[in-house]
Amino acid sequence: MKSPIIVALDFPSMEQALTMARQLDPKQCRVKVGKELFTRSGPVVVESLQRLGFEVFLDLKFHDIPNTTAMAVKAAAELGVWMVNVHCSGGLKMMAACREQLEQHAGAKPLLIGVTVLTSMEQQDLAGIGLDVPPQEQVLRLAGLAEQAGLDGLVCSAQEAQSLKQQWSAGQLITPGIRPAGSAQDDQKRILTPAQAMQAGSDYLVIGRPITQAADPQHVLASILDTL
Ligand SMILES: O=c1ccn([C@@H]2O[C@H](COP(=O)(O)O)[C@@H](O)[C@H]2O)c(=O)[nH]1
Repeated sequence: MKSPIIVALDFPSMEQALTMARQLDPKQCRVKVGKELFTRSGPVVVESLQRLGFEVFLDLKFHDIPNTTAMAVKAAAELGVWMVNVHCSGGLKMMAACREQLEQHAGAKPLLIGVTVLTSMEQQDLAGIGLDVPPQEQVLRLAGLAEQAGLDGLVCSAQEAQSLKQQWSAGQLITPGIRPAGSAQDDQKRILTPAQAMQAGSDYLVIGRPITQAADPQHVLASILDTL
């Protein structure tokens, strides 16, 4: 079975990202390219990581009108990424347009994933943007839209994994906000340990700083895998 761990390569340059990737075993993880790294390095960083043997999750969280978002997803598919994501709060029509666009893609289709409520947010943050509901309620609502639009799964907190699996058993759950016991919480709010997250029903664990800021990232990666 392939590793469920996706290492977030949040670095300000391609050189730093590739230096980190070369310390990791592509048989033990996939990697994630997010906004900082992609904005600085562009598609070449994705291609370089693929050449090192990694499957890449392009985590740009597209959120725009349906046509613009669908064209961005098309561009991601043409890059050969393994997974791409859009914000569920862009709405049903936006997500459906992305699904439709990918269906027309001739090559391998990336998994199309919807971002629900960011793991850095708690109830008071939602209230601040006019959503007076607990995060779990909003996540379940957005999950319903994502399923209707034909998405492959969700980015959510592992704290919501159990109820999401009851509502949408086929949806793949990609969970950031993962913190091994004793590691710094940083700006994450809705967290679980790797083992707790897998028990709750996560399919993939997104882990950044606990691995990438460690003195021996490959050792931390292997130790986390041992706990699963
Ligand atoms: O809800 C979300 C969606 C995406 N992320 C991303 O995951 C990683 C987490 O990194 P850590 O260093 O392990 O906190 C990061 O790239 C985020 O952009 C998220 O945390 N929460």
